[in-house]
Amino acid sequence: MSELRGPVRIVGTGLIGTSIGLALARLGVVVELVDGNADNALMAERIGAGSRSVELEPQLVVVAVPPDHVGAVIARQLEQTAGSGAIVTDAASVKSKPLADARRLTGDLSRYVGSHPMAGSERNGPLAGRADLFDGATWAITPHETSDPEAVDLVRRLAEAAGARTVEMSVEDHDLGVARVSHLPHLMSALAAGTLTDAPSSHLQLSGQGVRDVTRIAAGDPKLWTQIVSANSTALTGLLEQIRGELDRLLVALGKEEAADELTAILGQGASGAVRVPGKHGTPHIELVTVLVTIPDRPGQLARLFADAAESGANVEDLRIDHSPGRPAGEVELAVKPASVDQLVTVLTDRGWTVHR
Ligand SMILES: NC(=O)c1ccc[n+]([C@@H]2O[C@H](COP(=O)([O-])OP(=O)(O)OC[C@H]3O[C@@H](n4cnc5c(N)ncnc54)[C@H](O)[C@@H]3O)[C@@H](O)[C@H]2O)c1
Ligand SMILES: O=C(O)C(=O)C[C@]1(C(=O)O)C=C[C@@H](O)C=C1
Repeated sequence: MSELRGPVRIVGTGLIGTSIGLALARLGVVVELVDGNADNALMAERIGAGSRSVELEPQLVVVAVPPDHVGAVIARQLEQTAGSGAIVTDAASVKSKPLADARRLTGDLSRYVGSHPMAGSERNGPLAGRADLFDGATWAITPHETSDPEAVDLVRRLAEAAGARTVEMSVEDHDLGVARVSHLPHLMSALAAGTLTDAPSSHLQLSGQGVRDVTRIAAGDPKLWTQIVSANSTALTGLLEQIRGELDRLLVALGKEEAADELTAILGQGASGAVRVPGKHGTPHIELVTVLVTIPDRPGQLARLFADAAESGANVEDLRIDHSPGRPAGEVELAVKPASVDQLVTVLTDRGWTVHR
């Protein structure tokens, strides 16, 4: 088993590179920060993700630049570290294209193994970086035919050090999987959010949690996402054709009394798919019940609510806050296991909270 000793060189100190640096800095691993944009490397250094000058040769290089550039940077880093034999990985959202690009540019790829942390944000750049971004997340490792097992091992150590749990899969299977669980959802979110650009403010003021849930990821950097979805176009084309068929079915059924069953079937299929999404920490879906609590817009109320919930013995599995500025009260949704609901509702009601189930 290879130990992750460091130094770790991070090339690309945006959201993902800086977050990896911050996560490793928590453990005292020496991190070297490199970026084509000097300001981004400086910012990442200032917020504690590592240092721009590290004298020792890296044990591991992590390439966290946009997908179109990943292959070239991998090839360059493999050449630069030929003497020390450092392992090289990348964090790109697609795996086939960077591998093919690197293959075209360099001969021996045994020290390279691809990887992909399944956590991120709609924000980019070093200031969006967070040390806890990967805590409990899944991190895919995608060995290719000539990846050295030691390289796979070290990248597993990196992911675990960042707080993630690893899954190993082929490059091809990874790209099919992310087309479904990441890239298609992003495109659907972009299409839904796009219809809001010319919506009147009288409509927008009705926005609640539903539209926020569906559109958050659409705010991601369009240039980065163009590279991601273009690099996975084959897998995405199949899924989009399937969706086009479903949209046609929907258009035929919508608003027709005689087609209500068809509409229910389409919505039912959505509900069945939604419950298949694994819960937190990559565990299988668990049934949760949502308890809605009205919370006054005053300092200290959330802390009081959490303390009262803890008193009931319920473990809050998930949490959502819906609060619009200017409103005197907000709503907090506490998701708990069914067995904890009665006690939670009783304790909160006794302590004066307005609770709905
Ligand atoms: N955004 C997400 O949610 C997310 C999640 C997981 C993985 N990823 C992947 O991580 C990678 C980085 O994404 P990000 O969100 O951190 O982007 P970002 O825009 O925040 O950061 C990218 C950084 O790379 C630098 N850069 C670009 N080309 C370079 C080059 N040739 N050499 C050196 N530096 C270069 C940029 O200056 C920038 O600082 C991408 O491959 C992306 O697919 C993104
Ligand atoms: O949470 C988000 O903002 C994300 O979109 C993160 C997300 C995802 O789809 O889950 C986006 C792209 C990455 O390659 C990995 C993670």
